[in-house]
Formats: sequence, structure tokens, C-alpha cells
Amino acid sequence: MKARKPTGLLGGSFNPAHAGHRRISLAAIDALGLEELWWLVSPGNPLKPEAGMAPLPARLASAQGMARRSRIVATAIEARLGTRYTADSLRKLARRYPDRRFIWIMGADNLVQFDQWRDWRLIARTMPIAVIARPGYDGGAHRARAMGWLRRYVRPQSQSRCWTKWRTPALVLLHFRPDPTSATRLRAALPDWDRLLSTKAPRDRITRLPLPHGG
Ligand SMILES: Nc1ncnc2c1ncn2[C@@H]1O[C@H](COP(=O)(O)OP(=O)(O)OP(=O)(O)O)[C@@H](O)[C@H]1O
Ligand SMILES: O=C(O)c1ccc[n+]([C@@H]2O[C@H](COP(=O)([O-])O)[C@@H](O)[C@H]2O)c1
Repeated sequence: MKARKPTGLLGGSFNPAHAGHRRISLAAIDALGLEELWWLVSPGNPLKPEAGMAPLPARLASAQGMARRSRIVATAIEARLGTRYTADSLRKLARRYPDRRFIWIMGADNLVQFDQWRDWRLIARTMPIAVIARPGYDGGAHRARAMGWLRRYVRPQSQSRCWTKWRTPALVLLHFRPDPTSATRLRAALPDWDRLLSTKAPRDRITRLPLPHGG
């Protein structure tokens, strides 16, 4: 049987995408031996308010720009699948792309509130998880409520290239050069940033946005 293509999934608001996303993704591609890393540009994080969120096509365009000439693929596939909760998206992606083996990737700030995500234990049973250290969040990540349950499944970073063989749940904490970039800071420096992004947005309707490999 042909080996499934190792593929990372980094979900996010990308409001807007920034150089930190690109840097951690390139480092994760290397550390996890990924063929590709998909940025799932979210139709709307269930835990974030809609106010201040640029339209999806604008966020997708910023992600595609930041992903260019790399093994990162920016996609709005959740909007096409009609999913907003990660547990639902992962189930549908696994069904739609049987030739791929997926790993969920998130920054340490997301691990801190992971226990508030819908069906978070199911997510951890669906695929391995890689958490990327982030300045200001690493203590919080270790003390995270979800870690009370996840801690027993932690694998060493030195084995991160073997993740396709891990039984789930499995969690690896990846420590790269700390990257302090955040979209919150970028937005603060650009007061009218969402108007700016929306005027530059392509006019494609969501149903015509491209999917990875024609999925
Ligand atoms: N500098 C970084 N270091 C580690 N992880 C990061 C970094 N920037 C973003 N991430 C992770 O990338 C994913 C998508 O991030 P997101 O689009 O929310 O950007 P953000 O900078 O965290 O935005 P905001 O400041 O608006 O919350 C999340 O899992 C987040 O934790
Ligand atoms: O499924 C959930 O309950 C859930 C709750 C909060 C966040 N998420 C996902 O977490 C990812 C990171 O979101 P963000 O806004 O921090 O970039 C993004 O894919 C969201 O859809 C998912």
C-alpha cells in the first residue's frame, strides 16, 4: 500500500497572515517531515467575536500571499465543507483526502484554551497534535487544563519525524526560535487595516475558492 502523504493542518483566523505564521510553518514542515502544510483560513473562530474580523476572501488573500513559493497551501476549505468547529472539519478532511495522513498544528496560546473547544478530546483521538511554543504562553500551555489529560500522551520533540507511526492521542511540543509576531499587534499598528484588506479582496464567491489539489 502506498504511504499516505504527511500533511500538516494549521487552522487560524489569519486576520491578517504574518511572517510568524510563515516562519513557524516552515520550521514545522522541517521538524515533522511534512510534504505540505495547509493553512485552514477559518470562516470564523467559534471563540472569537466577529467584530474586527476581515472578510474571509481578504484573509485568504493575505494567507496566500504569505504562503507563496513554499510547501504551505492556504485554503478556505472549511467554508466549502460548511464546518466551523475543528472536530467537524478534521473528520470531513480525513474522509475527503484518504491519501493523506494529517497532523493538527497550533500555537501554545491555543493549547491554553483547548479545553473550551468542542470535542477537544475527540480531536486528539483523530490525529496527532503538534504545539508550537510561543513567547508569553509556554508556562500557560504547561498549566493548561487540557494538559491534565494530554500530558500522558506527550512525545519527545526528538522523535517528531516519526509522528505518522504514533497511536493517537499523541502530542509533541515543538520549540523553534521564539517568534513574537502576532496579528493583534499588526492590527494595532494599522488602525484601518480591515477596510484596507477588504478593498483589496478578490471578488470570488466562497464556493469558487480553490481547494488543495482540486479536493
Ligand atoms: N508567533 C507565533 N508563534 C507560534 N504560534 C503562532 C504564532 N503566530 C500565530 N501562531 C499560531 O498560528 C495559528 C493561527 O494564528 P492566528 O491566525 O490566530 O494569528 P495570531 O497572531 O495568533 O492572531 P491574533 O493575535 O489575532 O490572535 C494559531 O494556532 C496560533 O497559535
Ligand atoms: O472547534 C472549536 O471549538 C474551536 C475553538 C476555537 C478555535 N478553533 C480553531 O482554532 C484555530 C486557531 O484559531 P485562531 O483564531 O486562534 O487563529 C482555528 O482553526 C479555529 O477554527 C476551534
